[in-house]
Amino acid sequence: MKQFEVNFDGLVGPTHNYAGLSFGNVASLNNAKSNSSPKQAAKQGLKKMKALADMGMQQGVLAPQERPDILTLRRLGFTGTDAQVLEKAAKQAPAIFLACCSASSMWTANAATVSPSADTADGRVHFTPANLTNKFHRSLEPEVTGRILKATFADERYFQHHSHLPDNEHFGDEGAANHTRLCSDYGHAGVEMFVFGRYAFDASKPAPKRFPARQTLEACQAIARLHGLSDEGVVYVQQNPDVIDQGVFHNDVIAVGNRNVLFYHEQAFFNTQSALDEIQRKYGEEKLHFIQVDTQDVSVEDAVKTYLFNTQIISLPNDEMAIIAPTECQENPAVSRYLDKLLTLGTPIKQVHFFDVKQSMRNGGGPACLRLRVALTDQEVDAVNPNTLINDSLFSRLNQWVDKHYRDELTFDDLRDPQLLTESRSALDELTQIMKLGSVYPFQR
Ligand SMILES: NCCC[C@H](NC(=O)CCC(=O)O)C(=O)O
Repeated sequence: MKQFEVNFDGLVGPTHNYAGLSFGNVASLNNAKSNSSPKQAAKQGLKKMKALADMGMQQGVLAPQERPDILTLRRLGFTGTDAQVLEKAAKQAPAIFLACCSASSMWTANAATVSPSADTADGRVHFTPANLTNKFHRSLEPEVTGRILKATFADERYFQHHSHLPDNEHFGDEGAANHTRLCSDYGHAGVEMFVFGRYAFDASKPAPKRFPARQTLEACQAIARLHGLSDEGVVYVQQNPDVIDQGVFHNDVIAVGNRNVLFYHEQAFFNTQSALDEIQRKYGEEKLHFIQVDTQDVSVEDAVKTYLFNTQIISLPNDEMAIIAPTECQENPAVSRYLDKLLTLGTPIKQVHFFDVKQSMRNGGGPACLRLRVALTDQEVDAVNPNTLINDSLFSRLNQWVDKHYRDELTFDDLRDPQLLTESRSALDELTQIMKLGSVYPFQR
């Protein structure tokens, strides 16, 4: 039986924009109100997907969500025709309106937490959509995310879908961005590392002071229970509250793992040594590669600016590991120097590939934010909706689709244009046909 890690990247939606919605996410606040290019953003993402497929990786794609979110605006009391709802919301409550226009579902690392069949009690792959309670614009995602995941992983013999956790800060959950799995091979039982920012039910414990901790320990524990993970296969690690206060709003901004490698910044965790010891003990005999980057080599500030750790570490078909990094890493002298050095350290990481994902980076989303990892056996891959797996024909079909429907540039004023809503819905309607997803969007139901 073969086993793979399939990356499911989020396709950027037609309303991609910079609204400064994410307090605690430095890039989102710094780029607020600049003009965006949805077309370029979608194409940058597609190019990365295609490049990984060309490297011999299995690559999937997840559909974006319907925005502007008219249904939510109606729930908030805006009435009339869809055009009137847009007009009233934009005028009376511009901040709420902007939140309802965000294309933030593109960051599929926050779509869900996924446990592969090798780790779960019932031998199925388990999915729990993230509730994303900490940011209003993101809290609008889980319902439709759940539908898209079900349409992508439909076969109940292999895939088990849970509801998102209760929508409350106590169970704040940001999905796979705070979840790393270490394993000798994707199909073998691994250690699932859940990283949390605070304790929801114990105020005496350390927590950040300036920026919010989006993920709670209690949310992580609930997911481990839902997925049927054994205590011996799970480690809970607290994020260092000080780095959250420096802009590390998800653990995947400061640490990333793949198979037997954990690549992390010296300041990433709260009790680093005991966390690493527990991971190694639960992992077993084989020695893990803990690759620690020291502050003197790369500061937390540079890590946040360049997204050195929001890279993907992938295992190529020849078993070498490669880092998929944003071009920002190449442009920063300290980070670029570190990456050169990394390749000489004798770790499994042997290659670095740079990608321009600047449209996403400006909102605080690097290569790793754009993908949801799903480890699957070949049998499970065969059970995935085949119209969601990237090959030459789907790649060119999606590029044509973007060319047909997406705008080159978007400003704040464009978002209230009823024409954009029409364009966006007809794009998504066509997309659900291309990807054979059924009626996943509110406007289709
Ligand atoms: N994993 C990366 C997530 C980035 C995302 N940014 C945003 O939502 C910014 C949107 C804006 O400001 O327009 C977030 O902070 O959750």
